[in-house]
Amino acid sequence: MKLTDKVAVVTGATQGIGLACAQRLIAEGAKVMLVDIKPEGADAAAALGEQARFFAADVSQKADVDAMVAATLAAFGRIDILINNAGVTHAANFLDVCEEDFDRVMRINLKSMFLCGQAVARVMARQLSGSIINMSSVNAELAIPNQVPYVVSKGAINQLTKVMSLNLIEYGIRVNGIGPGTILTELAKKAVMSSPESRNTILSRTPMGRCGEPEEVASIAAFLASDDASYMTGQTLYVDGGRLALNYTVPVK
Ligand SMILES: NC(=O)c1ccc[n+]([C@@H]2O[C@H](COP(=O)([O-])OP(=O)(O)OC[C@H]3O[C@@H](n4cnc5c(N)ncnc54)[C@H](O)[C@@H]3O)[C@@H](O)[C@H]2O)c1
Ligand SMILES: O=S(=O)(O)c1ccc(CO)cc1
Repeated sequence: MKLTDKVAVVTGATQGIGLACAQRLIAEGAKVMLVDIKPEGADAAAALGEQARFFAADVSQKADVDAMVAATLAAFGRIDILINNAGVTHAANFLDVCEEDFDRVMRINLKSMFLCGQAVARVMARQLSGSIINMSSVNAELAIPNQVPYVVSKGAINQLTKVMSLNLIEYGIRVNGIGPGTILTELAKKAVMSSPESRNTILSRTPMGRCGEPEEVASIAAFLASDDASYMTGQTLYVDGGRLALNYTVPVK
């Protein structure tokens, strides 16, 4: 097991990619604080046994984040790994997106990673070690015309990953990102897999010809969290079935 006795915080862990990350980290020997705004996360944590706890928090709110860090320290005594995963999307094109929705998506997707990253890094800095993983997207590099704040937030997350990595090297903290392509979760089903047209477009632009599973993202998170990635920092790894390698003007095959 790669992560025996390590302590991890995973945000957005009630379902989807976050839950798969929590499950994988536990299988690798870690103790995990699952964090989510949805209280159903308590059931998910209970199903994972003694190594798991749940804390209900809106990770875009500093008071919640500080309470989440305090609860993790009270439960486990240290924090070695943070997976900044919570995220939302909102469908509206540039001329229609309203200020409130722009601010909400940026607050939940981007500001939450700053708040959780800073609060947890202050703990890790005292320990002189740690690994932080920010969940980005292929849409940090590409753009979807009707998902303006989502695309903007993911581009900014990649820069956050780089600047965090530089400032935290002296404390032995590594910071990397993961950029999933289309992964079969509730969020993707709603955002891009709900119509046959959109589904066909996604699959035709994914050289592997299929969507990813949350566990295929979680395995990369376990790698980045572990000492196997000891010389990696400031990178975003894309887990996308070949999507970013493809020039869209030519057919997949
Ligand atoms: N599924 C995909 O295809 C895909 C692709 C690229 C990137 N991603 C990214 O992966 C991450 C997880 O996505 P997913 O598909 O598992 O989504 P999901 O909707 O299935 O799960 C997201 C979780 O985040 C939680 N959450 C939302 N707002 C929160 C808040 N303010 N505080 C705490 N928790 C909050 C939700 O309750 C939910 O449990 C997101 O950052 C998303 O942008 C997903
Ligand atoms: O363009 S996609 O990568 O398929 C994609 C997946 C999920 C979301 C919402 O998070 C947006 C785009």
